[in-house]
Amino acid sequence: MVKTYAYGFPKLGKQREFKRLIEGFWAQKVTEEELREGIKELGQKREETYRKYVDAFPQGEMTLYDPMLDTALLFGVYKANSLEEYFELCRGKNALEMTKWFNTNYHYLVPDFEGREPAFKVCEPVWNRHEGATENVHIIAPFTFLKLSKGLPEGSFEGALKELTKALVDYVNSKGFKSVHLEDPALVMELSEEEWKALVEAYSLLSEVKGEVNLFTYYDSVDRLELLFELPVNGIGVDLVHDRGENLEQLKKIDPRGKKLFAGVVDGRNVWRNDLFKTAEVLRELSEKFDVVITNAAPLFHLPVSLEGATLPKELLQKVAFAEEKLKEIKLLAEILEGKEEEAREWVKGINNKFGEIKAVRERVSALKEEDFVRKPSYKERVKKQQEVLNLPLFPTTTIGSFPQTEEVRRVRLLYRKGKLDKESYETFIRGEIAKAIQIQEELGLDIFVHGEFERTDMVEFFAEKMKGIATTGNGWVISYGTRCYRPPIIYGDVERDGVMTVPEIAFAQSLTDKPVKGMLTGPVTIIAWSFVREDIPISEVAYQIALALKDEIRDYEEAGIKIVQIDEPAIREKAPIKKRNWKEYFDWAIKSFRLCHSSVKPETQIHTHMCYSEFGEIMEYILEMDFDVISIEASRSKGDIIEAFEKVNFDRQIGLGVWDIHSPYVPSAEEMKEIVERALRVIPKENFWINPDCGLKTRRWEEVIPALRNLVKLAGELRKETN
Ligand code: MET
Ligand SMILES: [Zn+2]
Repeated sequence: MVKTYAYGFPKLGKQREFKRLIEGFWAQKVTEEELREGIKELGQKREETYRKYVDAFPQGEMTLYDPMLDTALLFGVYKANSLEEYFELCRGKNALEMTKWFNTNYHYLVPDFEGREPAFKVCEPVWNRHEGATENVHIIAPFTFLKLSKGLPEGSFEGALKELTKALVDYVNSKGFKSVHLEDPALVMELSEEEWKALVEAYSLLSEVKGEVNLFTYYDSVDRLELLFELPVNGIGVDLVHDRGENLEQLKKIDPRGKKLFAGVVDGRNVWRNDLFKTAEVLRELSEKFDVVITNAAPLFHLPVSLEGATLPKELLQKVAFAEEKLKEIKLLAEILEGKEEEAREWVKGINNKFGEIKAVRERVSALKEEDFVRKPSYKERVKKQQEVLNLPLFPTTTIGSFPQTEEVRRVRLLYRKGKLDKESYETFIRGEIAKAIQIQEELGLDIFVHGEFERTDMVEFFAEKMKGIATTGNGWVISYGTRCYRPPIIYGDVERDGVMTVPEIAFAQSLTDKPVKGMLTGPVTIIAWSFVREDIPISEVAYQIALALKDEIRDYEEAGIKIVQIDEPAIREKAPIKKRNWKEYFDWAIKSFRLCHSSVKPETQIHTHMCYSEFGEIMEYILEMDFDVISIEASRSKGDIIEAFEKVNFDRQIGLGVWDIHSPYVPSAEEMKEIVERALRVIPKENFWINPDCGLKTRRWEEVIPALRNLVKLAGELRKETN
């Protein structure tokens, strides 16, 4: 009988209980006892869900914030003597840095060794996620833990890996765990010979573990899969969905050496139902050689908890599966292999329906020619025309788009969305907010205005609601970090505008001022990165469809007299494949989709883009090809590096390097902002330099925004004087 296994089920809870408990504790509305009790219950509910569908699953997966932090605490990299101290590390003044977890939209806390020689010591953490666990105990594997940490002294990786593996072995043996579930997704990265060698050497120590060890990889293929089968472990988990066929190819040649193969065949990252009978074929073939356990490919926490209560059209409901339904698919696969096909046949009945097809959109994309992706005239020529129209001073000042989403804004928007406020009153309210924002910008003396994005809940969901072919889920919440949730929309069909999306608000804002107001759009790559995307057509086509919808919107902006358009692409780096050898293919469509948005604008229309939350140094060459006129970029973390990167590529466009880190309530002085500018001006000519915050201001309060922007405008004034 084929065995089944699953891991990474969302910790959030159907009613977002996780969020309520933790945030309640922060607000001192939930006591520590209630928190511990509540989390325990939530953990039990998860286990019950697993048990309904699969034979086995990890224990001790539950965290109060992030598993990387839990691992760091377990091995003594940090100390927390109370839950307050634990959460200090997550969100306090000296919190760990947060960064994207591989190419997903989940952010983890980055352990930092700060250049110190690491020493690991098993600690009894204040939050012990392994309490009561005995089997398949969930731990982030040493290789992934160290690979994703920072600040290890040069040359110490190999030693640290051995030390940490030793500590792990001691821990597992001292607790007497029957088996452990080691998560090692970093093994799918492009690793050097030395790294593979270090891995094999360090993990040879796993032979001392008394219980069973299973090692899980996911998100891509493992380049040297055969090496994993030589390790002293009992089972290897591989991703057979996101591996471009590379894992499967290797498995054909690999000697199983008595190991179990955890075959990840049910997608943990996307919502589409599994083509069960096709998958069963693959499993059958693998079973001839391997002792196969059916499992998910990638942890399931990238998906909403369950379809129960989802408000989706029924044709779409027939095609999708959220986390709980993915568990069911694992079970159905096992049934097929045992000859029980009935329920599985029912399950896949609708998966290929053509819901959402719009022929005209398909034709429009297939008619695209190379020149449709090229803007004319060249930057050099058009910049002159733009300057004639805009007549901007040196160091133009602007903001990134959103202004504070106050309690009131959120309350009124919610009333409207729940149908408790009529459209007209809602629109009047939004206009009122826009008018206030324009007034404030006027008083501050900024050069380029924004309307404030008060009508937008989320920069992707807002557009999803305005486009045909994209569904929003109502309650399909997914954690993006800590307790922060978002609802990824589902791109299921051909995408087209359903009338204008943003023009009325922008045009209204423009009608109130003589200063240019920026049209504000979310770019195709970001819409794709933060949604679940259809897989029945190439992703490049999906991107071009979205680009064409945005292109139509930009044409309407121009007709409404808007002179500057900003197309935000904050997710462009995160969406890049884990392996660099796959970058070219990705950036090809990513860049072309951006260019398609703006290729037919008038020369005098100035195109901006905005990016944030990533390391841009290594993608600088690609960024340049997007052919924008101005880029604003968040760089609070690595100002130095990014400036160097600009120098290397000979950056000839205008740039606004964020001078205010908007992730903190701290209001920087003009002098502090100036430091950043001065460093940057050594590399970027002053004619090309804009002054702006790091990112949008929606999470800030007006009490911080007004003084900070006043300082920002003051700084621009001083810089102008100095250059005169
Ligand atoms: C994550 S990037 C955000 C850009 C958006 N225009 C804003 O200002 O909020
Ligand atoms: Zn941003």
